[in-house]
Amino acid sequence: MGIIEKIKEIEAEMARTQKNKATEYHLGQLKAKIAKLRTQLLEPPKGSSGAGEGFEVTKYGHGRVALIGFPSVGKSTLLTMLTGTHSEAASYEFTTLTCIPGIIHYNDTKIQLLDLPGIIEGASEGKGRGRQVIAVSKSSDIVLMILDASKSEGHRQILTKELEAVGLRLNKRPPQIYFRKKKTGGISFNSTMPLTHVDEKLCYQILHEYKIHNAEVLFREDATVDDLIDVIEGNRKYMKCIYVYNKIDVIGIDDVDKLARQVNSVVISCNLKLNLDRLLAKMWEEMGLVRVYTKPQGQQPDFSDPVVLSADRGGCSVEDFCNHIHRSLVKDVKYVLVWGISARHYPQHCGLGHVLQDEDVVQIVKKKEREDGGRGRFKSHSTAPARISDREKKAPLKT
Ligand SMILES: Nc1nc2c(ncn2[C@@H]2O[C@H](COP(=O)(O)OP(=O)(O)OP(=O)(O)O)[C@@H](O)[C@H]2O)c(=O)[nH]1
Ligand SMILES: [K+]
Ligand SMILES: [Mg+2]
Repeated sequence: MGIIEKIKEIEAEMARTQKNKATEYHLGQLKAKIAKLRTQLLEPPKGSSGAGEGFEVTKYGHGRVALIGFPSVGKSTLLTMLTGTHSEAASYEFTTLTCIPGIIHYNDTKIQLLDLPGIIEGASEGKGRGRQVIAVSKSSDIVLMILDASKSEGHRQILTKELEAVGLRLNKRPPQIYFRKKKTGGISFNSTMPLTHVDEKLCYQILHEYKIHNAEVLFREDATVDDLIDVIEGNRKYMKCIYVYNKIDVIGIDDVDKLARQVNSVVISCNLKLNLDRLLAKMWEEMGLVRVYTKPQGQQPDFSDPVVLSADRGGCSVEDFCNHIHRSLVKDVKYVLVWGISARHYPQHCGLGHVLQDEDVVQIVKKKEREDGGRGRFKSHSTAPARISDREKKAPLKT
C-alpha cells in the first residue's frame, strides 16, 4: 500500500470513529500517524534536487512573495500588472506551467513576486504541480492566496487545507509548547495553566507514537493535540497570508463589501485596475521590512538606497544593520547615532543591541574616530520620537 492510500485509510477510520472522551486517545494517535505519513510524503524523491525543473528561481531583492491559487483566478494577469514582467494569461486553465519571477519596486525596496501554476485539490498528494508550487511557497516570505471573487468561498478552505497538509500554517503563530528531547529521565509533562484538550496520558501516547520516551514537555497555553504534533514534527512553516479576491468587476457591490470586511483580505480587479495600491500597501505592511538609511559622517543620508532588514530574516538590531554593510564592521563600531522612530531623542547614542525601526537614519561612529554627530539638524527634536518626515528627508542634514 502506498503512503497516500495509508493516509486515506486512516482518514476513513477517523471519520467512522465517534468523538468522545473514550475515543480521544485513539483519535490523537491516528492524527499523529497521519502527520508522520505526510512528512514522509514530503521527502523529495531520491536523486532529485529540491524544487524541480522550471521552479528553480534564484532569490532576488529584499523579500519574496508567492502567488497561490486555483487555475484561472488571475495570478498571471496580476504579476504582469504589478511587475511589468509579462506572464502569459488566458481564459483556459493551467496556462502557467512553471515559476515566473517579476520584481515589484515599492518604497525604495525590491520585492520578488512569483507567478505559479494553479493548484488543485489533492495538490498536497502531488496532483498537478502541487509539490513544486508548495516547495516554492515555503521559500517565500509571505503568500498571496488569489481567489476568484465570483466563485465559492469553499475554495479558500480547500486551498488552506492543502497547504496545511504539507505543513504550512497561515496567519498563525507557533504553539506555546516547550518541547525538548532528552537522552534519559523519562517524560516530564507540565503546564502553566489548566488544559482542556490534552492531558498527560494523551501526550504520552502521542510521544510513544513517535517512539520518544525521554523528553520535557511544557504547555504554556491551552493547546490542542494538533498543536502538540506540530511541535514534535518541528518542520512547520508559519507564514503570513493575504487573501486576495480578484475579479470584483463581475460581482455585486454587496458581495464585494462582504469580502472586503474579512480579516487579512483585499478585494481587487486586475481588469479595472481596482485597489492594486491597497494590495501593495497591505503586502508591504505584512512583510514588516525595516528600511535603514546610512548617514556618512558630515554628509547627507542617501534616502534612495536603504539597508533593508527584517525581523523574520536575520533581525533588526544595530548589529544586524552593521553585518549587512560588512561582516567585519561590528568590531570597529564604538556606537551609532540614531534618528527616527526607534530613537528616544535625536540623535540617540545606541549600542549594537538597539533595535531599529522602519525609516531610521543611522550614523556609525567607529573606535578611535572623532565623533562628529550630535550637531545634527534633528538634535533640536527633544519631544516624542517621530518618523523622519518627507520634508526632513529632502532638507539638508548639517553634520
Ligand atoms: N473579469 C475579470 N477577468 C479577469 C481579471 N483578471 C484576470 N481575468 C481573466 O481571467 C482569466 C485567467 O487569467 P490568468 O491570469 O491566466 O489566470 P491564472 O490564475 O494565471 O491561470 P493559470 O495560469 O491557468 O493557473 C483570463 O481570461 C483573464 O483575462 C479581472 O480582474 N476581472
Ligand atoms: K489561465
Ligand atoms: Mg497563470
